[in-house]
Amino acid sequence: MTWQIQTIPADHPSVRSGGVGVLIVNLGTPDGADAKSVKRYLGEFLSDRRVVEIPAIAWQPILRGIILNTRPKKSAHAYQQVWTEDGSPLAAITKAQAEKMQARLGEDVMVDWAMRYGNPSIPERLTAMKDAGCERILLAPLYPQYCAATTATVVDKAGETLSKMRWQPSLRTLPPYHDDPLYIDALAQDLTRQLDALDFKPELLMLSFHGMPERTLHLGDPYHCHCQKTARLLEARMNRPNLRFRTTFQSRFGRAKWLEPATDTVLAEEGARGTKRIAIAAPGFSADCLETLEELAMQGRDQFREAGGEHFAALSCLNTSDAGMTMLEGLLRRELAGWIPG
Ligand SMILES: C=CC1=C(C)c2cc3[nH]c(cc4nc(cc5[nH]c(cc1n2)c(C)c5CCC(=O)O)C(CCC(=O)O)=C4C)c(C)c3C=C
Ligand SMILES: [Fe+2]
Ligand SMILES: [Fe+2]
Repeated sequence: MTWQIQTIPADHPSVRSGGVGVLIVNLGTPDGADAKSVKRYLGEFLSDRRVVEIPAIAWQPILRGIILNTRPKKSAHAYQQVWTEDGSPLAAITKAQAEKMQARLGEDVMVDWAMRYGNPSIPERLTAMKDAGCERILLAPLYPQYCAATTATVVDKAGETLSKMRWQPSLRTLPPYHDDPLYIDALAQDLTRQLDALDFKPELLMLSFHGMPERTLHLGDPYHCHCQKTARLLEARMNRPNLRFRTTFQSRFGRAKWLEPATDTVLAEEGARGTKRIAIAAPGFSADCLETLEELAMQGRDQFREAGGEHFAALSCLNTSDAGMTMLEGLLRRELAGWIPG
């Protein structure tokens, strides 16, 4: 870091400058597992035009009139099943990831974390980093696969925040890393470790990604292709000839056609065709959350067993595993090149 020695006039505002920051971002989560908190969170999330691509004039009456009066109670019940002493798993794990990255990257960088919806918000943390002297900020949405509904909306929110600043920090963004060897290796290593620790031998490893409306694929969103490529590279890298792999899409929402095949449909189909032992992983999620801990590990297990399956294991996301943290450190260091000592 180069510091300039200047004579500062007495009436000059005091400013900190010269620092480098990393802001890790994930989707977001309610502040509590009660219906009121969930309603506030869903109201913000589902009002994002990148998430629900229906004109506001048609969508808002449906959202405010129907969805926000029915879904929060149901979702709050699901959140209660996974809530921890540290609050929402997604927020707690993202915070722990930021702390581990701070320890690995050291004092050349300030590492912070934010949630795209809910708290701590992107405007709050970007402003705090700027105030603490970060002139250069690497924005890191932890979505391996690019999607307009996730990656782009993080960048939009950061841009909106910067649009209100007189002295903006310089911003870099972490590109999607769906086919990065660091990511594929980390997943292969971590899933292999977890599979080998099971007390049964799965016949099938399902790779379940979050779903999206199918029309987004035809409109040019690369999300579907990124998921398929991750799955293809991961299967090749894991090199388990006796294990069958299947890629599926979970968490269908609303009436439109979503990407297929759906995770719940495939679980029932596999159970019915006589598959007895399944493991399921969610490589698109950087941290365990409602969608993995409740929808896959709880609902998924029930769907498979009800269809005739016997052994079921939901594998953990990379979370703060050594494999996951080594991958993230590698990705961040690469994107910080030229900003911190090599
Ligand atoms: C139109 C609705 C939705 C789209 C599009 C969507 C895309 C999408 N979501 C994730 C990651 C996560 N989603 C999570 C929860 C969640 N998602 C939706 C709806 C859409 N998602 C809802 C309504 C919810 C809330 C829970 C519920 O009521 O069912 C989460 C977990 C959050 C948590 O608090 O744990 C994640 C993570 C991706 C990656 C994605 C598109 C690629
Ligand atoms: Fe979602
Ligand atoms: Fe595709």
